[in-house]
Amino acid sequence: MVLNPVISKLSGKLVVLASASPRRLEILRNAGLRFEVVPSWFKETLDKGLFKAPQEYAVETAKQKALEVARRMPFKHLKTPDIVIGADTIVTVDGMILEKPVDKHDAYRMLSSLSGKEHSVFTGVAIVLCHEKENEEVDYQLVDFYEETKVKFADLSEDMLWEYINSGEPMDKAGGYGIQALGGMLVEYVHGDFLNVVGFPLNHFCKQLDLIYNHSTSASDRECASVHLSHNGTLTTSVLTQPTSPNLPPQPSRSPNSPAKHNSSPNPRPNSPSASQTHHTHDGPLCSPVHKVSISLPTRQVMALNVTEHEDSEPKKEDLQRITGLMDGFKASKALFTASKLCVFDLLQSRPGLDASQVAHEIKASVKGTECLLEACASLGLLKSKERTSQKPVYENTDLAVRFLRSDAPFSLHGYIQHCNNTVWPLFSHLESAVREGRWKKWKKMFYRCYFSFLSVTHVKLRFMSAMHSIAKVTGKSVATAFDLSGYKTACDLGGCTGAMAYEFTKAHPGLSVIVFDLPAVVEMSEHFHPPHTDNRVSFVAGDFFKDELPKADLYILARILHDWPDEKVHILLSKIADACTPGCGLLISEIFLDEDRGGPSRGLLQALSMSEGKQRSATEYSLLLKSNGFITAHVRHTDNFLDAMLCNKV
Ligand SMILES: C[S@@+](CC[C@H](N)C(=O)[O-])C[C@H]1O[C@@H](n2cnc3c(N)ncnc32)[C@H](O)[C@@H]1O
Repeated sequence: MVLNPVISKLSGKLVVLASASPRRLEILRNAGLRFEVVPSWFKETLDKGLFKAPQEYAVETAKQKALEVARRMPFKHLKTPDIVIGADTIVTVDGMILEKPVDKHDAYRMLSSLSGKEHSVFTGVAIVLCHEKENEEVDYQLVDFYEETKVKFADLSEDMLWEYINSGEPMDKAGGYGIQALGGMLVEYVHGDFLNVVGFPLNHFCKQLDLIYNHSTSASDRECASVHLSHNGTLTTSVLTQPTSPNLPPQPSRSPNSPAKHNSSPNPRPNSPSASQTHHTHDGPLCSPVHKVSISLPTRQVMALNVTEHEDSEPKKEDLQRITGLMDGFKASKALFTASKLCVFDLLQSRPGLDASQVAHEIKASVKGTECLLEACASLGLLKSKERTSQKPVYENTDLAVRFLRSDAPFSLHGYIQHCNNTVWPLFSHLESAVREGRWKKWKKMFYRCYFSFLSVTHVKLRFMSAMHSIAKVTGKSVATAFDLSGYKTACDLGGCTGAMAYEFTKAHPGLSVIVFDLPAVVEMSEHFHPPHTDNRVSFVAGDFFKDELPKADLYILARILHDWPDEKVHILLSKIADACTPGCGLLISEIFLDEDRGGPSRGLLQALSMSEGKQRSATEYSLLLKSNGFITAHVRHTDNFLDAMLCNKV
């Protein structure tokens, strides 16, 4: 007798548990599931620093474990399983991931870090559905999810800690404790699924099986669609190959060699509440030559294909809003650029409560045009309008405008907005030609003048520097505080432009001095951006980082530099830095890191549209470039600001 009907759906199928954990085995056996145990050979060596969130690491490990078994069985066991279940449990506390302790001291370190605190237990689970085809190929579909449970430990005395460690129980358990046995005595409370802490989130697993077997897929559909309960519980379905169900819109089937399909939402945000998962058919390193693998990627932005909707069904409001937002996006940008250029936000900061004709008079523009511009800005949340009794509306800045749009705000983006208006906007009006021709050079020459020509035109140079300055001021603190840099005394910010980033570093690290190294034409203008002697720990050196000797430092900073250059140039620069470094020297890279599947973030991908020589890269791509120049990546941080950061060390 099985309580959950979905478990009985698996009877007669070859279900494999890709884990040797006796606790998982017991949980699934007790639930009435019949399965074989084939422990995975996958080595749990994924670089934790490359994941945005710890649960993504657990999910990815679970996936790799399950896929390894699913791929091995047809060869080594001469049978193809129907389902392979992989799982990985981790404990996180204070931003650290705790797995199994390697020895007693490691167990002590883990348990003392949990003492008196609440921590999270994540189990990532991957379910691989294997479909054997007539030609003996196997199609793999992957559904993954995770469960989080919060656990609070009591304050543990040294005696208690060592007594528990000496019991031997901590050694094979994530976080160094087993809640189902002696370790239960350490726990003050549990919020969430208890079995998840033991090692397997049975309830969530059954819900997933229910979705797979009861809600969306008939046997024939199963070859076309895989069902996901995204981490926030939203049901989405991704179509993989030509559907047979009348409910599914026809999709072009993809050969194993065709590119993976990305359905990007216009405003992707990893881990956003709308995030769901996507499936890819790919021939990457995970696939053996004869096996086609459909991989679901980590929690991603993906605009889910709604399989219940036909192309002629009534459009949904949110779909229309999304499309309209994209179609009108350029109008909104240009309204912002124009209001910023005409100094509307500065005017309303010093004189709030002006009506359209007063604003028009001050900015020397037409009343009609100004009225439209102010109304548009108010609709975009940049201005607030108030009805003046029986008269025309009056305007003032919203908090957003106060913080970012007035030109003298500490986090003003005015400089960057003007750069977008004067340089990026005209450039993008030639996007179609650039896409057709595969190069921007012609257009860049006309509008952008690239570095080497812009440097001779003072106002263009100042505008560019001002754009860099404004972004660096907004992002600088997040980058400067992304890592513990207390061990470094001297830094050199290569291509440090106005020094805005360098000042954030000295502010955040009292023991650090920073040399800003940039082209002579840039260094000579840097004082326009700072009052003299703002901080005597920041100094400027003029030079060319490809040709000249680099100043000595124990930390080098490359913020928004590498994306400007192709791999060959990046190698030249990195090898010059490597030569200047002594072992142990640090190198901090700050860029937008593309997601590993290159599905986002769209800021990075949209910026890539205007690149001629350079390119946007993922954290792994940067790590590989660095590694081949003798740098080992120590940490990666996604800062939630414009830029991400990576800290490497010279070996
Ligand atoms: C995209 S900006 C980044 C500025 C700054 N790192 C930041 O994050 O705000 C690129 C900077 O690299 C500088 N640069 C470009 N080529 C250079 C070279 N060969 N040597 C030194 N600096 C260079 C530019 O002058 C510019 O200041």
